[in-house]
Amino acid sequence: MLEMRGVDCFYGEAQVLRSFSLTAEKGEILCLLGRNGAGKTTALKAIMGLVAARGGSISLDGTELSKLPAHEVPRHGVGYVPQGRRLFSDLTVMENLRVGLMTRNSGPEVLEHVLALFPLLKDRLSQRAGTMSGGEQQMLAMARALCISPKLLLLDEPTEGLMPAMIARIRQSVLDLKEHGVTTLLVEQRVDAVLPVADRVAFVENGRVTGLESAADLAKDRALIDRYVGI
Ligand SMILES: Nc1ncnc2c1ncn2[C@@H]1O[C@H](COP(=O)(O)OP(=O)(O)OP(=O)(O)O)[C@@H](O)[C@H]1O
Repeated sequence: MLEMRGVDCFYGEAQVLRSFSLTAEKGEILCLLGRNGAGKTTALKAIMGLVAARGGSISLDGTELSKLPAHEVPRHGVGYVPQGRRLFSDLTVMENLRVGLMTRNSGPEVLEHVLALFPLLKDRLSQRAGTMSGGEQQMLAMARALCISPKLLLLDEPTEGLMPAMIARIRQSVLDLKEHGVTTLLVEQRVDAVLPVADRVAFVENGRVTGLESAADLAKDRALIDRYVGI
């Protein structure tokens, strides 16, 4: 279980997360929705230790993540697909995947499973990541995160710029992971992209969670969405 309690984050003097609190259960798909600049990406970065939490706590299955150096966080089973992918562009597809595999000493069966999900990558193992198309790089970023056998997966707009078939594949892989007890935190811009997969939606406004609703309730009552963010 992921628990964020009263997390404060700053960029310089500017406070971006204000007592940000959120709980995601094991196997839950929790979506963060909110306007541009609300603090969704920063919340994911805070979990990864890429932005320091000045106050509050962030724990995963009882381990306090906010006290760890950033490079330790993935070793505790947190996979991250940042917005804009951030691959090692000079490394090959296989080398990028190996970074993920080595993080938690994942066995060959993990690689096999990931390549079965994204078969296109199988034919590209020796291609340099930086030479792949945007959509292919997004697939690779997702595959690399899965190679660490995550307990918690953080996805920042993972379907941005992808064609519908790839969006469907990413959705399906998130649902498959749920079956295996993986918790997913999903940042998306469009509510329609998340309602089919999310269990709950957290509305983020001005650096804090201002509402939490089940996706089923939101799908039934669109006015509820407008009440929060008008998106
Ligand atoms: N490195 C940084 N330095 C200074 N300010 C930053 C930095 N990164 C983000 N911010 C600011 O922090 C606020 C929250 O940004 P964040 O990226 O978390 O928002 P977001 O909800 O993910 O937005 P979007 O939907 O546009 O991606 C914004 O006002 C942004 O300008």
